[in-house]
Amino acid sequence: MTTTIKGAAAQKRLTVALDDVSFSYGESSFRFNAEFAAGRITAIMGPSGSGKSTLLNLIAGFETPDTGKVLIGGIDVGDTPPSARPVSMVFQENNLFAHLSVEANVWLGRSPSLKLGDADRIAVAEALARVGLAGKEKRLPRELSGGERQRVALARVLLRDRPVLLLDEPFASLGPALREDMLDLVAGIHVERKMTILFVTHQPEDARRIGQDVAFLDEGMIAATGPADDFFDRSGPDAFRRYIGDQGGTVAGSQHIARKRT
Ligand SMILES: Nc1ncnc2c1ncn2[C@@H]1O[C@H](COP(=O)(O)OP(=O)(O)OP(=O)(O)O)[C@@H](O)[C@H]1O
Repeated sequence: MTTTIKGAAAQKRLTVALDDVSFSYGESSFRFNAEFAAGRITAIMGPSGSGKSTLLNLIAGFETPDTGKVLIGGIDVGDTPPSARPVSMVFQENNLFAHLSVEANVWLGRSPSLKLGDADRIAVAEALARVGLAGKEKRLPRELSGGERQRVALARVLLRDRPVLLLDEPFASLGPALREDMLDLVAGIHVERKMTILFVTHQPEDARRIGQDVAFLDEGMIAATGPADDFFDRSGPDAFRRYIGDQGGTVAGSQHIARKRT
């Protein structure tokens, strides 16, 4: 199989929609109606427990709606298992199999078979080079830093090459400078692949850095959506401003936050 680092499947831009989706965990109930535009980066924000991870898990297929539909590219994926959905997901941690090499962990994005041919090894090496990990193919996850492990997870996303990418606070445990590097890497991959990215974060500066749109969740519902620029000036929804804290002229000092998105 030949692989190109440019990707193919991800060039197909797909909308992600939740059509009157309801779901509950015991007393926590959720109702989601939303459409996330194809090929854009949406920052998913909201208080702890508002349902951000639940929203992503419903889209990925790790949870099943009680009622309503999840549509990806207009197709109801209700009967499609997570592995067959056109989706990749990266979590805050535990994205990698501890007993497998970096190379094998990346290759799992493409195939469950761990038998790699020469062309496969080249594809993995290309993906690792793209995320700044050239030459680390044979390491085990424990021989990497936290940031490097998340880079391996992003290399796997490159090989998986799906048009939708769900990021559940993937860089929350990294320091600010490293977080910026990782966000810039995601933004760079987005420029190349144009995936539809939903990115959960509690950090306004992270949302501001790469988010084109914002969806604000509150008490199990999507309380507001819109362009990030609207959220980060005074015209943003009140509940959102209360959540991130209004520090004067602009929200959360966002005038100081470099907007790195390309
Ligand atoms: N597997 C589960 N079983 C039972 N309740 C759960 C489960 N997962 C989440 N919940 C509950 O559902 C609610 C929403 O959780 P969720 O993880 O989606 O919130 P979140 O907005 O991502 O929060 P955080 O910002 O803290 O990560 C919470 O009250 C949580 O306790």
